[in-house]
Amino acid sequence: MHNERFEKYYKAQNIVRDEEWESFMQSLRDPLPTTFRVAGSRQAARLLNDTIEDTYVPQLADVVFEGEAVSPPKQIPWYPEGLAWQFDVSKKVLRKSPEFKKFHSFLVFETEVGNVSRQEAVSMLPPLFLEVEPHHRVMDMCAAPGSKTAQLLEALHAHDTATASSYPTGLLIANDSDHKRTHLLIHQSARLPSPALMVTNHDASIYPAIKIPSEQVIFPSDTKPRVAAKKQYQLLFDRILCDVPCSGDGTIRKNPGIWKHWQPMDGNGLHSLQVRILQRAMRMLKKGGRIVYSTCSLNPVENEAVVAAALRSIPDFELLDMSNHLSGLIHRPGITSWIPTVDRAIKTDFATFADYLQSLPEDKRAESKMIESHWPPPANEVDNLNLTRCIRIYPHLQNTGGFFIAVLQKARAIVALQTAVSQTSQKDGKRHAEEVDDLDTSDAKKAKIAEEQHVSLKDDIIIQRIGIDEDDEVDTTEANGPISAMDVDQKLEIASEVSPDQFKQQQSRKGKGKSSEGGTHFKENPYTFVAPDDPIIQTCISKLHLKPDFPASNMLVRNPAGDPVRSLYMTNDIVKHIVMHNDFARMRLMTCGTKVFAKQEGAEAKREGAEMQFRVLSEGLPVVLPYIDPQAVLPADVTALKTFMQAYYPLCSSFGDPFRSLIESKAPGSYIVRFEPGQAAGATLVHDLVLPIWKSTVSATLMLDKKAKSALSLRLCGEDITTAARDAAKKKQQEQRPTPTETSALDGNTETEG
Ligand SMILES: C[S@@+](CC[C@H](N)C(=O)[O-])C[C@H]1O[C@@H](n2cnc3c(N)ncnc32)[C@H](O)[C@@H]1O
Repeated sequence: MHNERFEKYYKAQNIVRDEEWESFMQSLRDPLPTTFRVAGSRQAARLLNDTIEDTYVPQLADVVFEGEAVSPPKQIPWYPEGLAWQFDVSKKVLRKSPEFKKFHSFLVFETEVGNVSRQEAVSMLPPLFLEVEPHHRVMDMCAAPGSKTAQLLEALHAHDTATASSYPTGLLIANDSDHKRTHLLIHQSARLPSPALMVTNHDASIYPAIKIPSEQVIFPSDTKPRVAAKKQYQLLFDRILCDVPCSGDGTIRKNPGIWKHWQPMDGNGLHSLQVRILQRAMRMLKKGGRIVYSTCSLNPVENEAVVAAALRSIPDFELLDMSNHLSGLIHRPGITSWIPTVDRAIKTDFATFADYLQSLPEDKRAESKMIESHWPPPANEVDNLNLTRCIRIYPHLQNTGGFFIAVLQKARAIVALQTAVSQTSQKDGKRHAEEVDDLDTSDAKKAKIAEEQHVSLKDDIIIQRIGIDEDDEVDTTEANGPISAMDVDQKLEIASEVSPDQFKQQQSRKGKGKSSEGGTHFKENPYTFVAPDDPIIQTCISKLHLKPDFPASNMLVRNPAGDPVRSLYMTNDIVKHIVMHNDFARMRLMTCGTKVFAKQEGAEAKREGAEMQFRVLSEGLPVVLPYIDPQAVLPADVTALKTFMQAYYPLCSSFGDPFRSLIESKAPGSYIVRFEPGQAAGATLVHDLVLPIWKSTVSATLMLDKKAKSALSLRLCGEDITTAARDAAKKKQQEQRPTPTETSALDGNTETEG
């Protein structure tokens, strides 16, 4: 764990004080403690966190292993509500100490089902600095594998309850340029199903502008038509995370291979892409919006140099001082001077880019891979940039990885409200969201705006009045080709509701395999919104007892024909509007919304003459639950839950009354059961649990996958009582039992018995 160039380079950058150097270097060689975060919506997360605090931590408090006391998990001091934990025990302890072994298997199962996220402590920071609220439009530019995306989704879903999801008016677009990694992203975010999520696959530095004509933007009268036409339909974001690709030397404790291969030119090489990604984010941000730029690199060329270059190139942004944002977080300020190396041998002799160029023969200057922004800005600009407001995290400060965060805010515009505009918007009788972008609003007003925004979207049009500077840069990164200026009536026409048939036509036109950027063919299925009066939707509504406010027009399917043949996805209004008004292949949309219903495929469903039936998926249930008539939810107790877990298909007659009579009285189909808190032999349920079941003629089954059942069993009973666990134990026993040949060999009898 030594690398001379690493030490020479970082000593030259003065990233830590001389007296801290040794402890900084030593901490880089120490293994990283295990850290995890209790994930999921706030209420559910708090309940699971209580189990850790009240059950596991006391059990782990006095563990002595091979004569030495082992410390129990501790809460990470700066993480809100104590939902993040750290523990420092060897693999041997985890395997051999019965108490830690049990805790470990609890963590493994809860991680599998998405209630726990094994995440480096510092990687949990950027979303906390972004402060996402449920009405925000959020973009995660480099999102895979998605640990921060999950945190952003949780923030959008801050109003979820333990059993039911909220229906946020906001949006999260999670993007990654690596097609394979977007699948990791989809898998990870499926753990918190959200109608507000979209996953895209683009190079973030050229992320296309997204059209959203359902939101008519009204500009001040003196805005140039060219500017208004371009800005008219572009979706702008309230919050953007740029967790950019980086050299990653802050993760050296977790990835000791970095010691061998580290070299500073990696950082130099990434700098330009990092600047371009940040600049693209700045152009997609609303006024008053916020960007978090982060890396897990210690290198100023990937950090302060990138922030400085971006701030110098685009006006109206400033770094926010967030140094006191998280109490308990120890960090150091950003640095204002550094000296890039111009070669692998750490040649840091050039104080400025000009000095460096001078040193090169004239015919070599144009070929230089070094650029001006690798160097610090000129002294007269440094103070204005406030680079010391950046946040540096070093491993020796709180036993973490190394990390860098900068929080940028776009200035708010002073908006002169146009009387004419307000009169028009009052006259037309619709409710309009006001100044969503630009006005500094109180929390109460923000909540009202969010509510109104929701209502307005339902009305299918929002009017925003935004202040725009004449010389505001025009975003020419169009997703769908240039938009020409048109009069308000035309715009309103575009914005108005498209009929279900038109949807289908539009979508199938879009679906006809256009080639996507970079020449690669984008092969995803098209997205088709199903008409709310489609017989399948109507059957779901009646059979699943959905209430009249169920957003039936927000259901989409993904197959070339656009028919509800297998799965139905639900989106919120803004996702629907984006899908409707953008070419999904050009937008490289990998997925959106959340799967809520699936066609029942069992043998019974295939019987001739059987009616087509859809069931609520367990992952979609929290989203659908608020729309299910409470009268249709079957009540049950913990004993019934245990019966469901102990067999795959328990007979209806194996349940105790009153659940037995209730379930026996039901026709085959999909039902939702609410298990009330309570106790039964060895099992304690501390809060309501709502789960989907499928009732067949004589049996009923819990529609949860094996791992989710096991995790639930561990939470409920402290042990895995599921059929899958019993089967696995039996199989293990059989594998351990000597085969007849082995028995014979052990007996000293080499002949196999006939
Ligand atoms: C540091 S990782 C992101 C980690 C992620 N935010 C998380 O918390 O799980 C950087 C990601 O950027 C992606 N990436 C690299 N170049 C990119 C580009 N030009 N545009 C978008 N994503 C890019 C990589 O595929 C990688 O997944």
